[in-house]
Amino acid sequence: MIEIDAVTVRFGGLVALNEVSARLTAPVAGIIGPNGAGKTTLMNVVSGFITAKSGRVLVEGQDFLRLAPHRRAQGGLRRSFQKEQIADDLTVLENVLVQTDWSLTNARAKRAEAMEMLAVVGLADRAHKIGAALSGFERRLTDVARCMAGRPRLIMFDEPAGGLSVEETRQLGDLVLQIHGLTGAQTVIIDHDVELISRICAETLVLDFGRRIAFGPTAEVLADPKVKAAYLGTEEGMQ
Ligand SMILES: Nc1ncnc2c1ncn2[C@@H]1O[C@H](COP(=O)(O)OP(=O)(O)OP(=O)(O)O)[C@@H](O)[C@H]1O
Repeated sequence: MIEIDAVTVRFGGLVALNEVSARLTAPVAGIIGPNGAGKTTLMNVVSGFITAKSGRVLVEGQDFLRLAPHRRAQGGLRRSFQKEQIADDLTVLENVLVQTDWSLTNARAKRAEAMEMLAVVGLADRAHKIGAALSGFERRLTDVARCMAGRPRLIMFDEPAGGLSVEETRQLGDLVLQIHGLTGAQTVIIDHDVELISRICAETLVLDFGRRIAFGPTAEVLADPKVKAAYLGTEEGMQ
């Protein structure tokens, strides 16, 4: 469970997050909202790129904001960025192994786990290709495999479906749905693709201008007139 408790972030005079609270319990939870709503800022607070002015984030009861960013990773936090973090000159396998480089687990076990995750995302046969040779979707899948390595507890994906085709988005959604069963980790996903969010997220937090405007079961949240009005301005926008 992830407990976001009254998190506030300011950038000068701009309140990017205003006392945002939500208790995320679903295996896959969504964060949506219009551009500039504060979604990435919330992810940045949890991962340690931004320091909140106030508030707490507890991951399975552990106060994450008190931990140094590298300790959060060691504690099972993984995230992807809007642009995949794939090194062009490393192989696909090495790109996944980077995630567990610090771990004391023996090299053979780490390699076996990385190969297992690459098999899950369908890239086992490309394990020795270098990053530069991958398609955009293969880079995205490598990023997903990297996030699943090393006993994650919380995986956060920032717009993983950005730029993907309908079929690729469907495959990505299927993968994200498997993560909890395979690794035990909870996944939080930001995306503008409301269809994807409604298919894979049991619960969703909606932000607008740094405030929580809705939170709960995704179907209920998406039917909320406040969300329809805020998200894209029209009911058609939410279809
Ligand atoms: N480092 C920063 N310095 C100043 N302002 C920032 C910084 N990061 C974000 N902001 C501002 O904070 C607000 C929230 O930005 P954020 O990137 O979290 O929104 P978002 O919901 O993720 O948007 P998008 O869907 O466009 O990615 C925006 O007004 C943005 O311009």
